[in-house]
Amino acid sequence: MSIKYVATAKLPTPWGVFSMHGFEDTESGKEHVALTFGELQADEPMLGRIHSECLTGDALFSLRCDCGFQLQTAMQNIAAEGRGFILYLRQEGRGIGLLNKVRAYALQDKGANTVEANEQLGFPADMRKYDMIAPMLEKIGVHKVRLMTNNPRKVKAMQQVGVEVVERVPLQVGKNPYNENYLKTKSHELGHLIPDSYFEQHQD
Ligand SMILES: Nc1nc2c(ncn2[C@@H]2O[C@H](COP(=O)(O)OP(=O)(O)OP(=O)(O)O)[C@@H](O)[C@H]2O)c(=O)[nH]1
Ligand SMILES: [Zn+2]
Repeated sequence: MSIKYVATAKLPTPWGVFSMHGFEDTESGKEHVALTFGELQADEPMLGRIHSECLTGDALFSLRCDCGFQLQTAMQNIAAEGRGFILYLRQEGRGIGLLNKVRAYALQDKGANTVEANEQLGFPADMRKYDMIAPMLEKIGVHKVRLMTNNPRKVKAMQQVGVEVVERVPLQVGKNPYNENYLKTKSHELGHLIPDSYFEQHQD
């Protein structure tokens, strides 16, 4: 893994002006970005999110998942706190890529759940890697993290690459009739920490 920092530019958003830092993985050619907001402190835990690319949810308003809602809420929370970061990692479809995710969605349209669909295509349920995180956080000056996620495996993966996660901040947003079964599968089969009571709550 070799991560090269490329450039930094402003990213104005509805919630405030973030800075966008571009990185290249020179081995895979993947292009990742880090967003930062406010003055980051290396010796204090920073509120942040490690977000895996989801073109359908993040950009195309898909209700099949919760990704877009989580991204928006994370950016709002960071702006409200006055500082924080997002690493936007280009590992679409839990690492299988966009077109394989479309294939997996086609299988889900026929009744498979999100794990079964990956397996029917010959992939593990989750192929993501997190070793680009440490050099990206080093560059933006983050050493301790309060991580917005429901995924305990993500917390463990971060610790394995040497990043200190001092707190997991739940990020339960975006439930709707199209993603309820998907969220239940994540909770029951992928270990996401989404309590059953969340599925009984009314969502605005
Ligand atoms: N293969 C596959 N990938 C999916 C599917 N739905 C969403 N994704 C991808 O899953 C990734 C998001 O992972 P999640 O497991 O939802 O969430 P997480 O990021 O691990 O955990 P949180 O931090 O709690 O959101 C993105 O890369 C999406 O493109 C699906 O049905 N099949
Ligand atoms: Zn998604």
